[in-house]
Amino acid sequence: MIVTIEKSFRTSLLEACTKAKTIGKNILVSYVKEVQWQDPLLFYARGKQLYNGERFYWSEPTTNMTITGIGFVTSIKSDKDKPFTHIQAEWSKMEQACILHQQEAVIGTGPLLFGGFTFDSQKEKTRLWEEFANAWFVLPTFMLTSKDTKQYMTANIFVTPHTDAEEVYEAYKRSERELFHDIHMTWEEPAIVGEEEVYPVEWMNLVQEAVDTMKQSDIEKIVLARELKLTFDENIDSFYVLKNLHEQQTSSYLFSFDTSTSCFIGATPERLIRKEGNQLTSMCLAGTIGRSETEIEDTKNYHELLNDAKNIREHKIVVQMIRGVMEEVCDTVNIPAEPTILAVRNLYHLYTPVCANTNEAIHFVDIVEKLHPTPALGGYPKEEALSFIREKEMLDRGWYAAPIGWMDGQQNGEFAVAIRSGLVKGKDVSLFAGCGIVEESTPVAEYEETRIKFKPMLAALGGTK
Ligand SMILES: C=C(O[C@H]1C=CC=C(C(=O)O)[C@@H]1O)C(=O)O
Ligand SMILES: [Mg+2]
Repeated sequence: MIVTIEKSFRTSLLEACTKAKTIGKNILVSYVKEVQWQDPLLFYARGKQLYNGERFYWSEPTTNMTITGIGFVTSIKSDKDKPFTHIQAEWSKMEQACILHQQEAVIGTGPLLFGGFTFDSQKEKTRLWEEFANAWFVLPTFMLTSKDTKQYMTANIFVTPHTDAEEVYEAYKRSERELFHDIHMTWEEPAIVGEEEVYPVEWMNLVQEAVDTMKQSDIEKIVLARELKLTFDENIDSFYVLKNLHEQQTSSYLFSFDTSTSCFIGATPERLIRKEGNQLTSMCLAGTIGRSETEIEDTKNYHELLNDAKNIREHKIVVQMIRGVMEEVCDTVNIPAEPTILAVRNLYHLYTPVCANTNEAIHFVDIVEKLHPTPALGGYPKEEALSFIREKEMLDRGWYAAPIGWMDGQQNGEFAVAIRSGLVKGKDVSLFAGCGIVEESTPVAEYEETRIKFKPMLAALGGTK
């Protein structure tokens, strides 16, 4: 990547065009500048008006960093068995031939990819997820990054050997004017007209089968998920769902990957991995209890979770696995001995933070691959639990419970685990929720746990608050 600072953007574009002609190849030009504050959600809304609904949204709850992309300049898709390696290879090729024009180096700006992976590339895909590849990452046409009180706009332009620099520059100026024009949004929220739990009784039977299997084998944990189908009287616009999630789920990551015909959207509390330079942060999140509206009961639940043997076991298995991966790729790993509680609107979770440092030149995507799926989403041992899920679960998980997030070309980025999520297709929505099954699990209690885990998305879609 070549970084230019002092030249004008027009000059950078001219140079890129000359270079593209000389080498006979396309060159990516990425332009970053600080801009006046605007609501990231309104920027997201413009993606529907100006780019036919191609857009994404990402917000991180602890730093309030948001990244919103509209228009897909290019996509990297992989339907291979090893999508992680493929994405990494394609992205480094593209990134190497990039000219970045910026005033200030800020992580989360410039050329970066946003996207996700499928939970299990070996499970046969159904029609539900047909549009989503095993991995799909996009480079946005325009991207707005908000960090603290500052906001940056990135414009990504592909220059070919035949591109006319002046023409492209004029087109860019026109688009920029449109983007910073005031808009006012009004909308009506569609109503739910149908609700169907998919195989609830069979799912509880499967929980029992998992318990029996674990009693007779070395498998210690299997995560099982199920689906809730909703139908609405009008098409859903992911803009207002995000707006509701933004108000209701203040301690979760919000994400949306909208392709114009389908949108995968959610509010997950679970970080998989964040990397900034040599610093890595992850978390172990497993073990759950519902919140209560009465303070006394809520406090009782809080303490009950901290001392509950079944939930502590669910949690410890995750800590062990994440510790193992981090110790493999890092020099120092810091993990507290006991979990604390992470509170979200509807639930309490057992939570252990993970901080680590690495001096190894390891690719960020390789760490993501090693971590996925943690036993909070798959089980333990990994392969045995995955085989059980692949064979028995009555669900195509698609991107649910898999890594979703962003990465730049300098091995920085962040992935969350795409739980508390749903797939929107016009008037139809599929919501997903799962839970960690251990030997002490009972089908009814786990069913109840999934019911509460549907609530964040259900509330944002106008269902039970
Ligand atoms: C798989 C999900 O949650 C995981 C994350 C936190 C707590 C979990 C649990 O207590 O079972 C699950 O492992 C989901 O919400 O769909
Ligand atoms: Mg659980």
